[in-house]
Amino acid sequence: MSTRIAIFVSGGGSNARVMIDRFQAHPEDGVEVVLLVSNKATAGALTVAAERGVPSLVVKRSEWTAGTELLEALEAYSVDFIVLAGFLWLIPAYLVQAYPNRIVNIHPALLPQYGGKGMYGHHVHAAVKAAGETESGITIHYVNENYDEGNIIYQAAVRLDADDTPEKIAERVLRLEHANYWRVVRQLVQRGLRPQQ
Ligand SMILES: Nc1nc2c(c(=O)[nH]1)N[C@@H](CN(C=O)c1ccc(C(=O)N[C@@H](CCC(=O)O)C(=O)O)cc1)CN2
Ligand SMILES: NCC(=O)N[C@@H]1O[C@H](COP(=O)([O-])[O-])[C@@H](O)[C@H]1O
Repeated sequence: MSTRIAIFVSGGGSNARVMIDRFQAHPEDGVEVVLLVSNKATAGALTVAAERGVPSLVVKRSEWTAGTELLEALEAYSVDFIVLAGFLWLIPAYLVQAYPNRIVNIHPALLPQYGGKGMYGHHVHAAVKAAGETESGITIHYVNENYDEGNIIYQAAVRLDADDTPEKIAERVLRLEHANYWRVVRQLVQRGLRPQQ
């Protein structure tokens, strides 16, 4: 019996692609991506999902606030666990409470630094560059009601070169994301989605 996950995206969906491809090719992992949710009808991740036979749902701001349609969809697909991958809206309290310790996010920096409102995508890497950091990395964490404040599950760092641009930093960090996010999700599932430590 696989654990059924929904991936929430807003952009190109490279993390969603890696995760869908992995779990479709390895049913022994016990993880099935059953739904993709996006807040943007133009998200490239929607094409990624369609090409792989994964149903998707685009949520409008009004529905997001109300929550009824989204909760009904998650129930209709019997979603057990939610994975945020480049999703750019705040997950509201109703959803955090409906999925206690069962929503995770990947942040493209070493939290608690470079997190919070406004810290997403290029903004993160530009801030890391401006600060003259010699390393950056990824943080995978549980999701609570606030941006980037949930308990940290896993972090990995990468050394930066002094002449790295924010785009080069993004490339280095994304490579770490692709190598680790699917593996950490599998580990959480196989440990029985142990509550937050
Ligand atoms: N309740 C939670 N919701 C979300 C979390 C979280 O930890 N708790 N993580 C984010 C992902 N994220 C960083 O990892 C993040 C995404 C977006 C923002 C942000 O400032 N967004 C803008 C809106 C951007 C847009 O609509 O294009 C904003 O809120 O003004 C910060 C951090 C996902 N949700
Ligand atoms: N703060 C949230 C945030 O910045 N998330 C970042 O958005 C990108 C999505 O890429 P993808 O759509 O190719 O997976 C990833 O780098 C992810 O860490």
